[in-house]
Amino acid sequence: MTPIAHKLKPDSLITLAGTVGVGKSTLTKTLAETLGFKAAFEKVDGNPYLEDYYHDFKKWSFHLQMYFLAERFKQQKQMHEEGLGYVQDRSIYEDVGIFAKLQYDQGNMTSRDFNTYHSLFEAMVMNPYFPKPDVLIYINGSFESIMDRIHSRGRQMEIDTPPEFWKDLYNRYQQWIENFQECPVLHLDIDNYDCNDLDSMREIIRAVEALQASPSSKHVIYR
Ligand SMILES: Nc1ncnc2c1ncn2[C@@H]1O[C@H](COP(=O)(O)OP(=O)(O)O)[C@@H](O)[C@H]1O
Ligand SMILES: Nc1ncnc2c1ncn2[C@H]1C[C@H](O)[C@@H](COP(=O)(O)O)O1
Repeated sequence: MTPIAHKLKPDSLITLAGTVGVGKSTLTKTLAETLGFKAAFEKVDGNPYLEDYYHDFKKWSFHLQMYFLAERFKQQKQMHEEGLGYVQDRSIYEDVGIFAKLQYDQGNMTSRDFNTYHSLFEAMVMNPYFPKPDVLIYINGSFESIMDRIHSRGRQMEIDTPPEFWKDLYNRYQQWIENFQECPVLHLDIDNYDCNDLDSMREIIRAVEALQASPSSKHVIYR
């Protein structure tokens, strides 16, 4: 898609959040192209722990979380040094508030490890590399549609993971976003936008512009 005219600040940070398979990476790419911004993706290929993690949560949860924190830090540093103008695939808030917490609650991370992880997170978000996003776009949909997407995308480690894990993750996302206060949130439903339709992208961008212009608005539902 060719970039369109918009009123977002050139140093904006627009962050996409939502459960696994909901469509963050796809929208990140299209939105970045449409805005003429850079895209910052969460890399799955080359993650040295992810496959092992899905086979043994207890053994690998702490390692994986530390790895993701390190990756987020490098990504934030790079975005900061480039003066932002980014659409970012997933927030650091989800790592801590959803994934790490889930594994801690399920007994797959000890409180010692969780506390160590958490204090590192707190130190990181105080760093100037970690500005709050201008707008967080939260993508949601029905559990069934998201499971279909996980299956059609075809990452075997995710397909082999029991549906109960995905349901727990899904439910945690619903609670987490209700309490999220770090920045304004635009709520999108997967049935209400189309990445291949320029008008649909335009509408999302107009909503993001409105939120950036009046950041005191907290949670805005698209349509
Ligand atoms: N708007 C959409 N309409 C239909 N399918 C989509 C849409 N967005 C993503 N998908 C498909 O759903 C799957 C998961 O999308 P992806 O962007 O990788 O999700 P995430 O980054 O949230 O894990 C992929 O197979 C992708 O092609
Ligand atoms: N912080 C995380 N802990 C555990 N697993 C995580 C974390 N962040 C991402 N993941 C996993 C979930 C998926 O299998 C891949 C990529 O996520 P996606 O939502 O498809 O971008 O990594």
